[in-house]
Amino acid sequence: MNRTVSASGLTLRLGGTTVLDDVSFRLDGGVTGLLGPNGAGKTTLLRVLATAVPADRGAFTALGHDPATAAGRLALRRSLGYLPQDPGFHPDFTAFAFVDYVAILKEMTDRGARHREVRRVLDEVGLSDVRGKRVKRLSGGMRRRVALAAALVGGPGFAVLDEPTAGLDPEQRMRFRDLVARLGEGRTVLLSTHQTEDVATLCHRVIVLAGGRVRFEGTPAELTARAAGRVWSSAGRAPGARAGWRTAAGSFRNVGDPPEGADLLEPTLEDGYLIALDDTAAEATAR
Ligand SMILES: Nc1ncnc2c1ncn2[C@@H]1O[C@H](COP(=O)(O)OP(=O)(O)OP(=O)(O)O)[C@@H](O)[C@H]1O
Repeated sequence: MNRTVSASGLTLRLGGTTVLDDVSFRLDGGVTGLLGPNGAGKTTLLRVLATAVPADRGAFTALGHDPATAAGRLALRRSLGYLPQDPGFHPDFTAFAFVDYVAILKEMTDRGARHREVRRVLDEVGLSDVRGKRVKRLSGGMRRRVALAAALVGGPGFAVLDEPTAGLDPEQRMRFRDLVARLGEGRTVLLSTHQTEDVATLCHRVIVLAGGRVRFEGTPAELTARAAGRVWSSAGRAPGARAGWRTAAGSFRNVGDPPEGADLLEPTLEDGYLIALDDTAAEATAR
């Protein structure tokens, strides 16, 4: 099965701003995390990949389908699971009716099989008990899970998930990670998140987007390695730190350019991410 998603030079201007600037990357199955600060262009990129908005320039193919053609777009949409950032719900739908509605749109015509599938995905996201409840009566986190169930219905070959862990409690977050890890075993998943821990625990690969450009593409270990020798501990605020914060132990954890003889610490993925963003900012200043 073709699991490749390959983008080349995706560029999109919205309201006079270049929101995506020559974005290229390649996914070969598994789970990839998309990290980036607010306004980086993550949601916009995911919308392009979900065929909700076309790019001005550049191209992409997913699972062998080319969305530039009508037939390719249709084929891609049939194998796509999309969790948008703000899924619109008909407020009077029950959780079951909403997911069932999405399954109908995905052309699951056999009613019995479709209902079994709807029950399966609602069970996967831990909502079996409330499937008959109206969406408007559910909590925010539960609504996210209904939307996630809708994205997973039919077992999409390519899942595009926009901040799927936002609003989930810790237990749900763990459950979700397990679910996505399983999904990624046979398919291609791209998820945006602000949680570096989601990426560290779940993703095979990571893309960092900032200012509409890809700033890093590689494995989580490679992103973490970016911060090797650049994280250190100090008693007070350190002058060479690009970022620094007081830890529970009372000392400062610093990321940046350590002084001679600094007490170096083992970097985390978050440190690597901060360094990747910081190198981006330094590049912009140098220009
Ligand atoms: N329709 C639009 N018209 C004009 N500007 C837009 C439009 N949609 C998005 N933008 C701008 O594009 C930039 C990227 O937005 P986007 O929502 O893709 O970022 P993001 O990385 O998902 O941010 P966040 O982490 O806050 O969700 C922002 O500066 C935003 O204001």
